[in-house]
Amino acid sequence: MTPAKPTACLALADGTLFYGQGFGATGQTEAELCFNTAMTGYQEIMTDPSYAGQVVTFTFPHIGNVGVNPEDDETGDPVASGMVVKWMPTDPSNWRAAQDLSRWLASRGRIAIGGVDTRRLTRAIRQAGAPHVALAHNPDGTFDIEALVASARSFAGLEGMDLAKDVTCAQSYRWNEKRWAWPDGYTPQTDPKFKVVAVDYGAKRNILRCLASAGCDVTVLPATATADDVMAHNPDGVFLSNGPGDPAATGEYAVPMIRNVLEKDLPVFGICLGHQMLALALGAKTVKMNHGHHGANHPVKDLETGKVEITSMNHGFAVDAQTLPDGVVETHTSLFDGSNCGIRVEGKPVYSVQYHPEASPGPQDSYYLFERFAEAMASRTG
Ligand SMILES: NC(=O)CC[C@H](N)C(=O)O
Repeated sequence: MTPAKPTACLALADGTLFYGQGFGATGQTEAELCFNTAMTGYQEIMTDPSYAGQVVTFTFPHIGNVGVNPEDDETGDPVASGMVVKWMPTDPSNWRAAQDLSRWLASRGRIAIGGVDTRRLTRAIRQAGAPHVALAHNPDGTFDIEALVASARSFAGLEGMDLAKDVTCAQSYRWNEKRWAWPDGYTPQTDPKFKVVAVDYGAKRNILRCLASAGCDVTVLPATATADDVMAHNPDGVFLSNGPGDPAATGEYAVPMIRNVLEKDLPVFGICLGHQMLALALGAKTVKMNHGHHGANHPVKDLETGKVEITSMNHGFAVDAQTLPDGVVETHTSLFDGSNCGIRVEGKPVYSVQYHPEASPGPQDSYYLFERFAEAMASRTG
């Protein structure tokens, strides 16, 4: 059989090329490339705001076969820049499917390429680190390769990039969705007990659902909120969300706010970018990882109980545990590479994790962290 003529090309900044079949939108995009090992949840991954500025290659070969639906978006807007898959998506086969993946991507201006040797690509990412890439989809199959490689090289990179301001909410709002956080087990909130301000650096909806399910009445504030903006809501606790880009860049405006909030002695809980910025506010440093952690089966050890949680991960930066100041305890580490996965402030209800206890997609082992936040607020409010 003659292979189909390529209609898409992925160019790495080192000049390596991957040809395949384009789907989704046509055109060209530049980004950093990462790989995600999750076997389910491609829609949640593509709509996780933390993927801004990145093209995602999926190591699981069958992507797209359950289509997409209106409920599984982690935010209202398109976020990841594009996707790379092994097999072209087949027609969706699932009772929840409302649209097929290709049309959905096209309607959101997102480019995708199928038919790529994603194992070779993943090895290249592991060996040389997350590359800068240009991804082009052109149905007539003509590509100016030199220009494409030059575009990949011209991508500025995520280091030093504050992307939270691009994906945060424009205005504050109250989270009042009446929906179960999990398919089973946890009830939607009808009688919230705690007032929580969630600072939105690119928050996933399931985090807000989990907070609500743990008893919180959640008010979401834009990333640039000041400590005065936060305190004006008279919160029982403050939540710092996940988000894209370099934590050090976002920290330029977030760290002063967090330091002020820490002086109020309120319970503070952070996830992912929120974890990194809490660590920065406490005086630690963050580093860029070689290829980061992106998947739904990452083992994390709770150093205080010895228990292992299987977690969802999506980060390309990490807190350098060597830089944690006195009084800040490392609570969790990755069993893949020993990198920091959690901290807490000694004697205070202030803690954060690098991974995603809200899952979506992924295992629900770490939901207890939301309950811990609620308990900290309960013991304060009496
Ligand atoms: N999921 C996140 O919040 C990601 C945090 C940060 N942008 C990183 O890549 O490390």
